Amino acid sequence: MGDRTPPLRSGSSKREDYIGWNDYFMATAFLAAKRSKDPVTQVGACIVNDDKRIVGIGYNGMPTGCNDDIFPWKKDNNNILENKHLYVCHAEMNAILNKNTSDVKNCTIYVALFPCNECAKFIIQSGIKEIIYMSDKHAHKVTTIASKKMLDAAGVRYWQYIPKSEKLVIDFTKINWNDMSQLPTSPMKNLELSDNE
Ligand SMILES: O=c1ccn([C@H]2C[C@H](O)[C@@H](COP(=O)(O)O)O2)c(=O)[nH]1
Ligand SMILES: [Zn+2]
Repeated sequence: MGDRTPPLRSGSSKREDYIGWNDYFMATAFLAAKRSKDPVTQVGACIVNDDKRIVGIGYNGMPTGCNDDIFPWKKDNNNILENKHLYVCHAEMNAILNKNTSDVKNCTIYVALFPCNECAKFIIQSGIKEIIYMSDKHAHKVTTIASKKMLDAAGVRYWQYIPKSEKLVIDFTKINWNDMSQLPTSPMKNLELSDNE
């Protein structure tokens, strides 16, 4: 009997083009990256547990109390102390420190960029067991080679995420569209509330 039950899909009017979990969590990491003040590289990270719950989000930025209008964002200043790399907290580290659970053991971290060696140490020590990354553009650098060496030794899995489509657009006006016509129901003037209102 049970085998003959038609699949729910045939009778339901469920949306079919919703995003999958991997797109959802990777997009969350990319959205977090948009908070970064780094003018060159914006990185976001999103930590997810076995129940598909987000338990930590982070992006690269200056440490708390270190004014990001004063601390340097340059990377090629002759004065080493005036380069960002000495100061910036990496996205992965921030995501781990921002966790909203007691620990992130056995979790998966979604990251825009393959984690550097310093982040690999944080990932390993925090008990994260899987890394899903988008870009490995620094694969040739010693920081990435060292990172992979440690992750391999510690048994942390990592794999590159290839999204089905290159872009995922967020349109704030869509909530005002009619289901049928897909046209805006009201002019933009209704949406002119500013962020701090
Ligand atoms: O694992 C990583 C590696 C780097 N970041 C951050 C740190 C910096 O803000 C930028 C890298 O700057 P470049 O100008 O590309 O050298 O990315 C990170 O968050 N996580
Ligand atoms: Zn790092």
